[in-house]
Amino acid sequence: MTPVPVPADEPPKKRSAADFIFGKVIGEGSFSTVYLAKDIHTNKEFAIKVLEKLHIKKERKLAYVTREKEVLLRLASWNELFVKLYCTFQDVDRLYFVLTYAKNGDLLTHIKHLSLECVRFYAAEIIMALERLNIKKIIHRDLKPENILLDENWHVLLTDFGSAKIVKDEIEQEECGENSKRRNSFVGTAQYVTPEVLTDGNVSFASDLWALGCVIYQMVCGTAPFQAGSEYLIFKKILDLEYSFPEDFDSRARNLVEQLLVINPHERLGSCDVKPYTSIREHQFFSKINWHNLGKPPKIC
Ligand SMILES: Nc1ncnc2c1ncn2[C@@H]1O[C@H](COP(=O)(O)OP(=O)(O)OP(=O)(O)O)[C@@H](O)[C@H]1O
Ligand SMILES: O=C(O)[C@@H]1CCC(=O)N(CCc2ccc(Cl)cc2)[C@H]1c1ccccc1Cl
Repeated sequence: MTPVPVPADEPPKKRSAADFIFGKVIGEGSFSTVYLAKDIHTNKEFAIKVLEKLHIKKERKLAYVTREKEVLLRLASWNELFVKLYCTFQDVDRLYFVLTYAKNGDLLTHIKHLSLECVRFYAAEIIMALERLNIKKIIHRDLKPENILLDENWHVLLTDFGSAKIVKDEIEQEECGENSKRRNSFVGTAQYVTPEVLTDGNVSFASDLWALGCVIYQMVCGTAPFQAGSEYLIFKKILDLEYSFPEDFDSRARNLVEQLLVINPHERLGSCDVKPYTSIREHQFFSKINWHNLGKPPKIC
């Protein structure tokens, strides 16, 4: 049978570990190791996330794994703004996710050296990614600088969808929003968790807008808005909205952050947009941004 030609840059759907040369470890997660790998047929580089089945079972993370796969597949039709899942395979002991290789690491690595022009550009790409998540009814739930990767051309690649929530229908979106009993255990990372998750366990698309406010704050001044010596004290500061701006914090960026770090999720900028997130795009902080063509990423200083 004549083999079906494979597009040069994409492995066909069914591969195995034997189709790749595994190189250096590029990162470690709680349940995973990520390797730089090369496809022996195309010489293309990928990041391959490897998970030990025994560890997944022991930590009861089956849902986390299958959700990450489901969400990544939902987003795979887009070739930008998200890490792309090219294929998965498994062997007796491990699961393998073949992903876009983000050659320039994560935003946290570079976050202390961003000019305001860089902040504007990266905030715009993150907002466009959140708009696409909204279209696909996906709430990320763990947006933070470590989960914002940078590709070889310094464009954003959002990753880490193991904690994501797929909103099945409007009813669930309502239940995720107001009038629902506490249903979700704490998901996400303490510094970026939203007040509603700490009070009534609700999540909504507005939860990612709170995290966006935290990320923009950190891109401007280099540190997260809510910091303390323990998770409990961080949570207390979040619920009390206890944070402040450095003197030299850009005033327009400050106004934007103040409209995102709002306790009531329904009052956050963008949370009630008919076309998300028009009201964020129209904020004065983005007056220099051409949303139809963001152009090349400015050089990270
Ligand atoms: N596609 C990728 N390209 C480049 N580096 C990556 C890629 N995916 C992950 N990494 C790196 O590998 C590290 C581990 O990622 P992984 O998704 O396995 O775990 P994690 O989500 O960071 O941790 P946890 O599972 O505890 O949330 C990341 O911190 C990141 O630095
Ligand atoms: O969902 C899928 O696409 C398949 C379906 C068939 C299958 O067996 N798997 C692996 C399921 C699985 C998940 C976790 C553990 Cl610990 C063991 C098996 C799934 C799988 C294969 C490779 C990589 C990830 C996954 Cl979830």
